[in-house]
Amino acid sequence: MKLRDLAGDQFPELEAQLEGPAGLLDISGLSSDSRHVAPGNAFIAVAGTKADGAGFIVDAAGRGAAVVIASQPVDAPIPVLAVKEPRRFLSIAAARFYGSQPDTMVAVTGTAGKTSVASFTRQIWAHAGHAAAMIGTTGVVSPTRNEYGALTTPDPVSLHKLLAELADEGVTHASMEASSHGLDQSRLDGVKLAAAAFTNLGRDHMDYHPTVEAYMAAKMRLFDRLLPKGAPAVIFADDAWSAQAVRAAADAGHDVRTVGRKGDYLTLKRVEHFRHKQTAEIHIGDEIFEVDIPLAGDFQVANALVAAGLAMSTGVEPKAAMAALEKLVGASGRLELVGHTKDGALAYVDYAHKPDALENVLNSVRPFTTGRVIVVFGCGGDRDRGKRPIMGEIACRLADVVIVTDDNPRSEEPAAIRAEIMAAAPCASEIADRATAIREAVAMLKSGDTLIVAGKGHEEGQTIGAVTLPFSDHAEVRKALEELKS
Ligand SMILES: CC(=O)N[C@H]1[C@@H](OP(=O)(O)OP(=O)(O)OC[C@H]2O[C@@H](n3ccc(=O)[nH]c3=O)[C@H](O)[C@@H]2O)O[C@H](CO)[C@@H](O)[C@@H]1O[C@H](C)C(=O)N[C@@H](C)C(=O)N[C@H](CCC(=O)O)C(=O)O
Ligand SMILES: Nc1ncnc2c1ncn2[C@@H]1O[C@H](COP(=O)(O)OP(=O)(O)OP(=O)(O)O)[C@@H](O)[C@H]1O
Ligand SMILES: N[C@H](CCC[C@H](N)C(=O)O)C(=O)O
Ligand SMILES: [Mg+2]
Repeated sequence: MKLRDLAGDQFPELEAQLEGPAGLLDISGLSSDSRHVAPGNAFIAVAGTKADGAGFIVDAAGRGAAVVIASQPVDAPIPVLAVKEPRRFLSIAAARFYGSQPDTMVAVTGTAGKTSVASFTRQIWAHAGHAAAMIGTTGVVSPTRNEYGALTTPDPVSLHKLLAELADEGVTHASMEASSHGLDQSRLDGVKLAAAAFTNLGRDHMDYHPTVEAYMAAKMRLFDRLLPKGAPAVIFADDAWSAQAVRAAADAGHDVRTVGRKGDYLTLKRVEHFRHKQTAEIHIGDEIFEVDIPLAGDFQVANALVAAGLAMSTGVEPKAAMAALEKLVGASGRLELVGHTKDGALAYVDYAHKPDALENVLNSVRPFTTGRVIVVFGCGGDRDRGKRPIMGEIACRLADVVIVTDDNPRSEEPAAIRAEIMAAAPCASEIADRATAIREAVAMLKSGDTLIVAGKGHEEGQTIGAVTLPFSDHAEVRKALEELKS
């Protein structure tokens, strides 16, 4: 594809630069990582959190890059074009290079619930007869794929390659998670959205975003910059940040549709929480639906409402959407029941790795726990340190037995991470090795107890230093339950 065609008309500052010979260059692909440049590629130099791509232009040229797109002109052995927002260029150009995406796409943002909402939306579409996919933290699911993924919102080049493949495979509907990193780094700028949603805002990623307001502003980029004007914006109405999300969506000219107890589009009138299901009375216009959502965790009602809102905003009839809610399967590792002891104590794996999520999940199981709530958790290294004591305090306040262990320590000293949690968790005991911690927790289960192993959910590895070794909370819980029986 000619560089001129790749750029399209969204970058006025490029017009004059593209009139020269550079505009006629044939581009074989795009890369923002010099280490992955192939001959004929356009290398997009972006400033990151650790490095500045502009420092790797010579490296990219050495690997055969045909042209560089950077934030300012620099001396280089190959042509350099300057754009104001190289990350945005990368996304728009990737969309044009790969050329297609599923016709109907939606994206969901929020601190918690994105994976669940994206998964539920896919399931509702599938029940309504659409070839549907989801892309998020747990990877890619489509009629023909179930692939593990690395990022919640993939980088733009992988994303658009994937979207074009899905479209080729006949996928017509796709739901995506929009992480705050992804939104801030313009990873989604090339995606054409039919609708978008907001779940809630809590503390997370304060290592990346300077303030909670900046974190919210990154999330609101979904409405301010990405969703086409007039498209449906589905907003969970019962969160402390809902009003601000509604304002942002309304200011951007969207069709605001609120869901929840305070919602207008889908109104939750009554809900009863049971251990394995949530029974909800949902009003849609004049129609009243009594729906059994077959999932543990009262927070799943909120996620189900947002997903139904997205599905209905993209053409699914209310009746079909409500029927699909009764068939939902939880996303892997989200308050997932992995097994039970012979006298009925339950063991769950959950992905709560931030304060609000931990609070929610512990509160969710309390009403149905006649014995003790036991929690095993840790915190990831190279991530928001401030959440560690907050999670320690929550665990001791809401659980009866707390075991602090390692999550993914990454480059940090594991003992130092645990110490930051322990400082606010006087009730807790500390077991560094996660498999041992799980085994000990399972061994102490008595009738009526509930165990929550939190923080790693679906993950299939544990990153210690630079090495990721195979590790699965599911497998460890299952193994420990087996050992108990033998
Ligand atoms: C902090 C963060 O978001 N980093 C992401 C970001 O990297 P970066 O731009 O900061 O990279 P950098 O290392 O500073 O380098 C700057 C540029 O120089 C380039 N470079 C670097 C070295 C070299 O030799 N040559 C070269 O060209 C890099 O490719 C990059 O383009 O852009 C990269 C490409 O898109 C991502 O792979 C990378 O994700 C890292 C691996 C990561 O861990 N990200 C996490 C924090 C993340 O994005 N999480 C969110 C939210 C999770 C959630 O709560 O759900 C997600 O969406 O997954
Ligand atoms: N609506 C919600 N409100 C509060 N907590 C929730 C909600 N939905 C899920 N959770 C909690 O958050 C955890 C992660 O859920 P989910 O994976 O759906 O969210 P996410 O936004 O995709 O998270 P991540 O940013 O880590 O990918 C769950 O295991 C549960 O503990
Ligand atoms: N997408 C989140 C996942 C965190 C999961 C937790 N297990 C950890 O490693 O901190 C992140 O990259 O911050
Ligand atoms: Mg997710």
